[in-house]
Amino acid sequence: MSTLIEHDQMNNQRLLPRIALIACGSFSPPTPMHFRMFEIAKDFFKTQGTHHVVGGIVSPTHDSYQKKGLVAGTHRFAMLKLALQSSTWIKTSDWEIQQAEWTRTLSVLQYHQNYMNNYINSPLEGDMNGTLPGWMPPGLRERQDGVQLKLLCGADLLESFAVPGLWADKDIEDIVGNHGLVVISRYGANPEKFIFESDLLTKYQKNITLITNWVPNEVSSTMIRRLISRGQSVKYLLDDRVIDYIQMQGLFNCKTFTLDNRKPTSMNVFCCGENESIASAKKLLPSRNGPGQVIQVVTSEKGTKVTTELQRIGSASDESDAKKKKTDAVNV
Ligand SMILES: Nc1ncnc2c1ncn2[C@@H]1O[C@H](COP(=O)(O)OP(=O)(O)OP(=O)(O)O)[C@@H](O)[C@H]1O
Ligand SMILES: NC(=O)c1ccc[n+]([C@@H]2O[C@H](COP(=O)(O)O)[C@@H](O)[C@H]2O)c1
Repeated sequence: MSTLIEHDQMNNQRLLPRIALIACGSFSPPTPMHFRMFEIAKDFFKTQGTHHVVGGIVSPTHDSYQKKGLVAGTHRFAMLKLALQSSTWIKTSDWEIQQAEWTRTLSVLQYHQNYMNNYINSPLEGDMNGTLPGWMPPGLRERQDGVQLKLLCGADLLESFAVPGLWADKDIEDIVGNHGLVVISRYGANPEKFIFESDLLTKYQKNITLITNWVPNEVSSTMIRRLISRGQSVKYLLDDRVIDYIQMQGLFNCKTFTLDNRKPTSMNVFCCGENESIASAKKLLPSRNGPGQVIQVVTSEKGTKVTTELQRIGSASDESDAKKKKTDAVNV
């Protein structure tokens, strides 16, 4: 059986429905597991013979998402582009980071879905002036039928649906009811049980594809940031081009490198790591206002005034605090 055609019980040929996959997240920095999700999902649909995956889209969230360790969208987009140079079918969309503010995931899905629909349904309008966005899957007009955009995520993101106030019920219903969810297993999550315990998710269960990743890898952006801020190696955990970019830009409290000799300079860019001046600055800070909040701290070192951008760091509760910050945005 080809990947495009299936045979029914009468051995009649039928074109497989086309789908595209979009992963929303921080990608700070992007890890190979972010992209493995796409490969695992594509293989799954190919093996099942139920859908033809025409493209993959990675959509980094807006800077104002304020998650701990989130570096500027321009950096995250640049790292994604570098890491995806070797992929023929996974592309990055900068639409979210170009918006004036954080965008709910449902709106991200709707925007990309509408764009593809318009393109497929208006063939007489040419290639939209020859300026198709880079994330568009190729060859969409080779067939007239539509392409369903599904949200691709790890099981932890699915379970975040239960964080009170983080996701609006009507958004979840729209995402699973009208788009569909493709969930990759992740250590510590139990998506089957999670779906069973939710009436809403159970109602739309047929639109949720659960896929077991038989070669799990618990690399995460958090772990990468931790290693980098401690000056430890992340080689073989990240794409070499991404490592080079992080070093050149001095991200994640990595020592910066000069372009010519690539030796560390004396300047640190503080993003998420600990050091003495940050530790002492933290003691002076008033009680925490919220996660990922960027605070300008002026420290004095050896008589020289140094301005340091300090991103608050702390316990694991930061992440859920960050999610709570979205509560107001979705409770509309
Ligand atoms: N190791 C992994 N296995 C399965 N899914 C993953 C893995 N790492 C990330 N994902 C998924 O990738 C998507 C993007 O998530 P995100 O950028 O928050 O990644 P993360 O590495 O978990 O980040 P952080 O550590 O900063 O929370 C989410 O759907 C998440 O579930
Ligand atoms: N209500 C929503 O639409 C909603 C809530 C929380 C996170 N998200 C998105 O989920 C993605 C992953 O978030 P985390 O990195 O916090 O797990 C991000 O792209 C973020 O924008 C969406």
